[in-house]
Amino acid sequence: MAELREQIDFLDSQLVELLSQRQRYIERAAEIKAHRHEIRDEARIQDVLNKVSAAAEKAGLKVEIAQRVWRELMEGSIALEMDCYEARAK
Ligand SMILES: C=C(O[C@@H]1C=C(C(=O)O)C=C[C@H]1O)C(=O)O
Repeated sequence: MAELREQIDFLDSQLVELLSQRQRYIERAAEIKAHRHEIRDEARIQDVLNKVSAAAEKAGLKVEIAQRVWRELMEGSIALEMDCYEARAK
């Protein structure tokens, strides 16, 4: 069990690294968007969910888990973009 948990912890640290890189791109997207209404793009959200669902299915990850994680991730990203936008507007 201890060895298994070490492997889980290692994967978690890699996921944190990848999510940190993703966040850098989100911050760049926030800089590019000129208007508040551009921050939440429903078509892009659906596009991401479709791509992630297909990738999850192919990789043997439960699609429902992937969709829940990405929905939450994108809500967090949108909140971050909103913070960046507000900070820039000051
Ligand atoms: C990064 C973007 O902004 C938001 C965040 C998204 C994400 O976390 O992938 C997707 C759609 C957007 O509402 C984008 O428009 O691409």
